[in-house]
Amino acid sequence: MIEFKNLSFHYPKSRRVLNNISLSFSEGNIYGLFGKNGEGKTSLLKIMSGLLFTKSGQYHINGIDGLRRNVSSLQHLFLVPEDFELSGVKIATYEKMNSTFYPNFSKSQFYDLIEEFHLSKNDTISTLSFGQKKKVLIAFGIATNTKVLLMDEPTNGLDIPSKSQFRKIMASITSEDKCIIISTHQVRDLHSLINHVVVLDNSKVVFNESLYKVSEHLCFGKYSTNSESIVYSESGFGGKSVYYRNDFEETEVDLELLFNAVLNNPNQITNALKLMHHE
Ligand SMILES: Nc1ncnc2c1ncn2[C@@H]1O[C@H](COP(=O)(O)OP(=O)(O)OP(=O)(O)O)[C@@H](O)[C@H]1O
Repeated sequence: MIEFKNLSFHYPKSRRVLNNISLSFSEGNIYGLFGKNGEGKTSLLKIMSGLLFTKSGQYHINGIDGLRRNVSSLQHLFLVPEDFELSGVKIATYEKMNSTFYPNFSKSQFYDLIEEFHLSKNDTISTLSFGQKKKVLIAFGIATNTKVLLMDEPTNGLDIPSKSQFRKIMASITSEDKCIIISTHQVRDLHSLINHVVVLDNSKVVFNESLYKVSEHLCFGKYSTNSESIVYSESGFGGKSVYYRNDFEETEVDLELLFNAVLNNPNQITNALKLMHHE
């Protein structure tokens, strides 16, 4: 559905943010896009949504050249940004002004979500809190029913009940023909939602695997007794480790531990999965 080939990007007079990356995202998945601060997650999402431009490399969305920013590709994609300025209009006016760009927009779905988020169509957006404004954008993004939904730190600013509400709503909108990409540091908020992890580090993609494959081959938890099976470990109180799975064990993937393990030695986990795969 989305394909990058040899994509590079840098801001004027700055270091290279993305260096020759090739990556694809397909429908039916919710991707977690992870990386340390400043690794280029927002930049990548902005390139996908046409807000940033690069001449270096290729980007196709459903076979259409995404770098040309044609209506035919942009109408099937929506970005819920991390930072935003929303005009001082009522929610209903915002919906009327913007929904027209998205052919599959569902008005009823939008207002149901607005109600679920305890907002009203008569609320003036500029008078809302940051978290409430974010809810307007999340509701709008979901109601566009675009094939590609990009979200940059969507749970940032949401209160605790709203985070679980967000997870429930997202789980209900996943479908075989939709591709959702979420960039976040709040890995716990996404736990149980995402099924594929992409990690950016040093301007490169250093990890790109489905969580099914990860959980099939690796375990997460307290130290395993057999130290040879440990792939990565964190010491300290309640120390945790990533270790090869034996036939009896099945653990939930600890996204934070996986992320730390990948950053600690980018090739180690990928190689561990490959080794297991070829056995
Ligand atoms: N408008 C800009 N002009 C110049 N450099 C920028 C601009 N925006 C971002 N950068 C730089 O580009 C790099 C990537 O930034 P980006 O916002 O894509 O990272 P990120 O992974 O989303 O970070 P975070 O996790 O902190 O949100 C950073 O080094 C940042 O300083």
